[in-house]
Amino acid sequence: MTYHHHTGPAIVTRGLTRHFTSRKQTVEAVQGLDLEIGQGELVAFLGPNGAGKSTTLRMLTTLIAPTSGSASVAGHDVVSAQRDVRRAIGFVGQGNGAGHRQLGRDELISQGRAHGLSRADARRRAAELVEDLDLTAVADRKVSSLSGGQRRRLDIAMGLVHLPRVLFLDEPSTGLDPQNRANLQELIRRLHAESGSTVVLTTHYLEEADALAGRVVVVDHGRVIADDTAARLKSGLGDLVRLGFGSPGDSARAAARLERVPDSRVEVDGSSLDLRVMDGSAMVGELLADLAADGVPPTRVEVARPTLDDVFLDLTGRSLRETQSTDTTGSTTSTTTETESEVAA
Ligand SMILES: Nc1ncnc2c1ncn2[C@@H]1O[C@H](COP(=O)(O)OP(=O)(O)OP(=O)(O)O)[C@@H](O)[C@H]1O
Repeated sequence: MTYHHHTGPAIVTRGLTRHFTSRKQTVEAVQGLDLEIGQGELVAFLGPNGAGKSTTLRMLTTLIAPTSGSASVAGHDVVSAQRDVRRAIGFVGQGNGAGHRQLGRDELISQGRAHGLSRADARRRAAELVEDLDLTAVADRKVSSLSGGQRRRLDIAMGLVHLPRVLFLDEPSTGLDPQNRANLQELIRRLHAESGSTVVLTTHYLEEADALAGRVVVVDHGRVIADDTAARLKSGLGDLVRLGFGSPGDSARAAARLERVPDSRVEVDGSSLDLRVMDGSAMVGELLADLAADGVPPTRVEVARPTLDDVFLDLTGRSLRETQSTDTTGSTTSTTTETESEVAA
């Protein structure tokens, strides 16, 4: 396959905006996104439901047009050079790309043919992907008989048939059980490492963004509110030292003592106390000794490193966990139910 070699960033957006109008109401789904993603990066868009992640992906993959602003992918404008963009990318959407009555392997071969591969090349590529994505045992079964995890792996294989330079994955692990989710993450990591492709995925799993992406773009209300490595996003927040006491009186006395700890924040809730401080795990021994010396030894101690949820809370005043919803069927709809499991670390 010959590529027109493009050496600039894989993705550039300038003021990328998309509004939807229905029943005279305008939803500003994406509001002026300015992003630059380099070739070979692995980037996660993290944000609550309705933040604008899918709308962004749908613009970048030419499925919908921007209301204003511009974007280019692999050097091609998403509006004026749609065909070139499509040739350069793979897209795995939230729904299932594969037809139900077909055999998985045949779906892959048809997809390869649709991308211009010869029959022999399409077969060879399908065989490679079946092997790589651990689909050997099921590739010759009807798609409708596959489990959610197998379906998802087949969908990803479909997105990879033509060796895309930029791969977009819209919520790749939604609806999968933890084991399949871990497998899929491992697979994405491996594909990224081996192919050198740029990978952009959306997720509302905190742990997925944390574990998988070199770079996390946090999106809320159609805007980028943070953009950095997960480690750097969290590094400014400090550890959470949560202490329990025998009575609210004791926690109040402990709070008075701990308020003197430099650069810390203390919050008391009944007989429990939260102390947010840099290097909390390193100083907890000393803190406990001080409190014991003051006659208010805690009855319970937990130290937690900051999570991406803390980052989101710090930026928006809301918890990503509370704004989440989940679905267990693999198809995301707007009528999903709230649970916390989806974002459990
Ligand atoms: N076709 C459409 N018509 C009207 N409104 C839409 C349409 N598509 C998306 N929206 C609205 O745009 C906003 C952003 O939606 P989008 O699907 O991009 O969010 P998301 O971050 O991908 O959320 P999720 O995690 O639930 O997939 C939401 O308020 C959504 O209701």
